[in-house]
Amino acid sequence: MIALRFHDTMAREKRLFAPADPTRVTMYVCGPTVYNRAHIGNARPAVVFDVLARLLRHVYGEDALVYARNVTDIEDKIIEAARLEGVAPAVITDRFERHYLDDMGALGVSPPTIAPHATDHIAEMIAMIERLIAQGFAYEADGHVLFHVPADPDYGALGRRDRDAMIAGARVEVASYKRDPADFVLWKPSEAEVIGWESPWGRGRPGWHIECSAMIERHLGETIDIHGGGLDLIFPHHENEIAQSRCAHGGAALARTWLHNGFLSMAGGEKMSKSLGNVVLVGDLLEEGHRGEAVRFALLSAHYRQPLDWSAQLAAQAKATLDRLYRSAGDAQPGAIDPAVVEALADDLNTPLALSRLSAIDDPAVLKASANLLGLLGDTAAAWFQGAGDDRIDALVAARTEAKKARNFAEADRIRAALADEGIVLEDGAGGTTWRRV
Ligand SMILES: Nc1ncnc2c1ncn2[C@@H]1O[C@H](COP(=O)(O)OP(=O)(O)OP(=O)(O)O)[C@@H](O)[C@H]1O
Ligand SMILES: [Zn+2]
Repeated sequence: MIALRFHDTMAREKRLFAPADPTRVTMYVCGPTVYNRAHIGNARPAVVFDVLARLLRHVYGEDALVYARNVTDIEDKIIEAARLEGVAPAVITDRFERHYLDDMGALGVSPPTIAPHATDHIAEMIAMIERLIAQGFAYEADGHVLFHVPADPDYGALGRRDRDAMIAGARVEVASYKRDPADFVLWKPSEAEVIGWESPWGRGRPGWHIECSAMIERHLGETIDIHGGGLDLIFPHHENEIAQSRCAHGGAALARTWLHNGFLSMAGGEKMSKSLGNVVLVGDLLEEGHRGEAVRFALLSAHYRQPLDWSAQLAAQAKATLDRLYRSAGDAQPGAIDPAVVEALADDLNTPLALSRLSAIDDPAVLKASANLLGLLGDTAAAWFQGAGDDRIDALVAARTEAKKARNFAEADRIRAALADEGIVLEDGAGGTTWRRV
């Protein structure tokens, strides 16, 4: 069996990966909170862990991996979005989960084995909270249930921050009902007009962290092989997941390996985030005519632990490299996978090295199979060079005509320019607009 090494956030070093049961490798990645469209920063973990899932299936067998990526479909930001639109939260979460799956699908991200929804696991969360209270790790106060951080002497092992930094960093509300400022919410009351579930502590809803702990326990077990997410989740989210799960399970570790991806940033190194307002949405990129596979390639062009600056140049470079690879692969059927590509991925998922090794492969069949392992070159060369299909271009041309009618010339120009980037020129005539490839 191929030896895999991953940098474990908990151990702070690269370690040989050894799943408890190689016939059932378990991986959990914290998924989206579904109340708005995903930006390319949000896409980075989805793409990175999709490559990891492909590698694990390659090494341990197609059916050996159980990969769960949850959907957070109860959260205060969802409740607020629903209130603003005057609809039920489920209307918001259904809509944005669909968008998320479409956007990630366009980037070649395969659905995980299981996609558990928080709202389907309220009973499991309540049961876990009851256990934590019974064992003295949590307490009820003022309709809330809080995890008592000082009750867990091992709290903070993942991020190793000192207590003051954790309190400041968590921006945890210093509420009067808390016994300690670091204590965090497991359950909170819902006002009559807000969505809620009956519980031993009254009608309410769960905190974010307990969702993952309960869903992991239910679907994957007490100790899983890999837990992943973005760097920003280490604290407080993963620290809190660890504390809840470990205390509820008599000290059993939550995960054997912790993997965290670095940030995608905008020029200047600023993290792409909704709160900073510097986001580039996956859906917008696709609408502008970027190919999903090129965006995927760009996201894999840096090592997952390193920061990655997003730029138009990065996207253009990715597209140009893919053009070259598609030309080399032609319409070959996948053959054997190049061991040098596997070896690069086996070394802490070194995707930049794997991509550069793809470029060195001469045999089209080997190139195709090796690229497929990274979720690339899934199309035929003919389909790639023809574009995503005429329907899409027709739709863009129609959108431009509409924009012109509405005298939104900036939008019309933007669409024309995006098509030009793909080598498509528009001709406006008496009978409407036609397009051709140059
Ligand atoms: N700029 C980024 N680069 C890489 N990963 C990111 C970035 N922003 C968010 N993530 C990751 O995206 C995943 C989904 O997170 P979530 O839906 O909670 O988005 P978010 O953290 O609310 O986004 P934002 O930071 O824009 O508010 C998480 O694993 C998170 O770590
Ligand atoms: Zn989580």
